[in-house]
Amino acid sequence: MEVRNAHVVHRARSGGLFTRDRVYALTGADLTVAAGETVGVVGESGCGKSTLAKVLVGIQRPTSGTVSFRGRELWAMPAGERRAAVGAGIGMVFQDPSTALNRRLPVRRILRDPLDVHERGGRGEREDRVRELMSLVGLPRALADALPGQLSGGQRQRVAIARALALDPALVVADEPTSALDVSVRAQILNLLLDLRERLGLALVFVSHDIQTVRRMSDRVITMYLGRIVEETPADRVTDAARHPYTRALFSATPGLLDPLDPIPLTGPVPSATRPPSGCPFRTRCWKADPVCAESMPGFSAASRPGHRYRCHHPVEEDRPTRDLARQSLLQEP
Ligand SMILES: Nc1ncnc2c1ncn2[C@@H]1O[C@H](COP(=O)(O)OP(=O)(O)OP(=O)(O)O)[C@@H](O)[C@H]1O
Repeated sequence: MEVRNAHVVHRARSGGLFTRDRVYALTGADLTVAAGETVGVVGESGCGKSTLAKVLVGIQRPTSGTVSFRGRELWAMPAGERRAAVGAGIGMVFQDPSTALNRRLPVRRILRDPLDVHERGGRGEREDRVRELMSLVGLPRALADALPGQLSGGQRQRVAIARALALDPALVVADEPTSALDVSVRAQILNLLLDLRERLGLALVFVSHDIQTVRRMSDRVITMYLGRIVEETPADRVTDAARHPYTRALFSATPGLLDPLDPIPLTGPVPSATRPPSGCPFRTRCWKADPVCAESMPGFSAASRPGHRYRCHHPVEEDRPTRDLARQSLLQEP
């Protein structure tokens, strides 16, 4: 999957009515997801994570830029072909299975629906596939005739995952797949996703607020800030080798690290996506910002490790311990 220079601009609404303002939900996003790879996406609320996920699964058409899957540009195809290409190749798991599943259909119909729409196999084969999908996600067969309302939250998310896998996709995009679930079942759903990824050789894009989980699940971590991708870091080095000040600040504030870091304070609110700051959008909260940062957003620089790149005029020195940065940031608030 390849996204090139994708922008998504919405018309802003106030009290249900459109205003003259524009919301810059995604700005110049570039992203490649290779077969079998897991890419995590992190950032504060409203930074464009869900918008990027929707662009990847072809639900959101970029205002400009391109999205290509298996070498074919999605939005250059006729609508029917695009739906067929996305439907067969990319599965999506949404945040809240209660709203993502049709409440009036039993599990077997929910799982058969994509097979019917894409005319996969005969009647008997489709029924076999439904049984196979249920067993793949650990749902007892007895639940085939249950309605979503009769299932637990965890079981509902298993149904949603099975539906995403129905057509044997190469890529699954999971947008906050556990945030609507009880804490007690979150780990089970995450482990299921990890297990399926291994067994089926899936590529996975995993969007989450829970950056510890993202770090654990991913090969690469994408940091977003106010609609922009500001860094891509190999997941195993993200807490100590990230070079964008925002990535360091985000990870320094994560509870539950084995080796707790000194938190770097993020002062002030996230600016509005309607009027993003000029230049680098993080400059209004960055302790390293200077006038250059207001003038332009630099392009990506490659760090010394493969798969690591960042967009920053004043990157953190390579391998500088986070505790030094925490001290520095307290001395030099923007
Ligand atoms: N249809 C829309 N119309 C207007 N603005 C929108 C629309 N969809 C998203 N936005 C705005 O675009 C920005 C990015 O939204 P998005 O949902 O992608 O963020 P997010 O990082 O996924 O947030 P969260 O973590 O809270 O789900 C936000 O400012 C949001 O309010």
